[in-house]
Amino acid sequence: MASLMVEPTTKMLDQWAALINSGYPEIDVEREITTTAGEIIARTSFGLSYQNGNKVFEKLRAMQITLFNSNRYVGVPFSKWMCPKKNLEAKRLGKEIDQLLLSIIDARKKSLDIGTSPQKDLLGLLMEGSLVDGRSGKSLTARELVDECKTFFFGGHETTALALTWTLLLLAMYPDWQNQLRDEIKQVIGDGEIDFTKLADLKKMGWVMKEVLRLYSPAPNAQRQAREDIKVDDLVIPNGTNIWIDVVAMHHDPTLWGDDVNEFKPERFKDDHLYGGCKHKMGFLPFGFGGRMCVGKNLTMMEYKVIVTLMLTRFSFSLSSNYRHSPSILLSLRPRYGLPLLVKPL
Ligand code: HEM
Repeated sequence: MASLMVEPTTKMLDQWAALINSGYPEIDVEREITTTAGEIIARTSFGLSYQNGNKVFEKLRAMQITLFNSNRYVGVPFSKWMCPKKNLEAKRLGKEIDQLLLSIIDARKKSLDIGTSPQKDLLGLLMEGSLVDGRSGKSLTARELVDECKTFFFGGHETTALALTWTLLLLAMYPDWQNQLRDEIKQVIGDGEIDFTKLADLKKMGWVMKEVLRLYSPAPNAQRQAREDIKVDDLVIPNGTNIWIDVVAMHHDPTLWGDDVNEFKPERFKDDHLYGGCKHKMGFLPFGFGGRMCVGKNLTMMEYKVIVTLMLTRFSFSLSSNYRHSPSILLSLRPRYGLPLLVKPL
């Protein structure tokens, strides 16, 4: 799968080089990386061509923006009547996305039925699991496959793109870490093509990723519902209550992390690589927890390392004076005004 990530990233970096050559060294890397991550998740999820993937991607993005204003009412009784116009628009977009995905699944089923081997992407693996006696069977319905595809697509591209975006912001602010990662890449990967089996040895890059996810968690909250009355000190949370767990607040709590909680210190993950020295084992939750923990965690770590390696071996990054720091929650935690950076070829 890692190889599917190299081509879209290289294409993006080539475009950056062309822009810089024509006198535009300032690039809004957030927008660029989000598009590339969308292309990567489309390829790794359902092997889509860029064109098809892009259509689904654009509609999902429109749906996300439409839903933004109404999402705070999730779980509130009768909430669908609070923003009727937006809900109708989201429903329409949802139908169009379903149609696009259903046509992809249908084409795949037809090719499975004539004996073509399943494609090695996430949809291919799901459909392989649905084969009965070598023919497409009934264990996962087309509807269920559509829902799985949407979850991968929705959950899988923006979060990763934002992890990369916030990383570039922090690396632009801390050029010493940029250099440390470049040195590590040289030692572990060398100058040639990426040997994917070596990605796990990019230790410092792993610390940087975790520290970025701590400071700017792309998924700023996790949701749960109380299945029984729960007592927390003097407070009782009644059975059935919808709970939003504020991950950003936990990641910035000095009682959990110490007085340097707001500082960028990737080395806090050096000796305690799972919890970064946090005083509570549930204090670091960028991927959620328990049975609903993110299923894309390993895929995203691979993608992160591939993309950061490719970016840092070609360019250096510094802050543009046009950058306005305003992290804001639009379902995910994103830079409200994008991330314009000055990009320089090495
Ligand atoms: C930096 C990148 C990512 C972050 C920060 C992230 C974060 C999260 C979080 C917080 C949850 C909710 C967990 C919970 O409620 O306990 C989640 C769920 C999920 N994520 Fe991710 N994710 C990332 C990348 C991905 C990728 C690349 C994929 C796709 C392959 C993916 C697929 C999913 C799915 C399918 C779920 C739902 C799991 C379930 O409900 O059983 N995620 N993710």
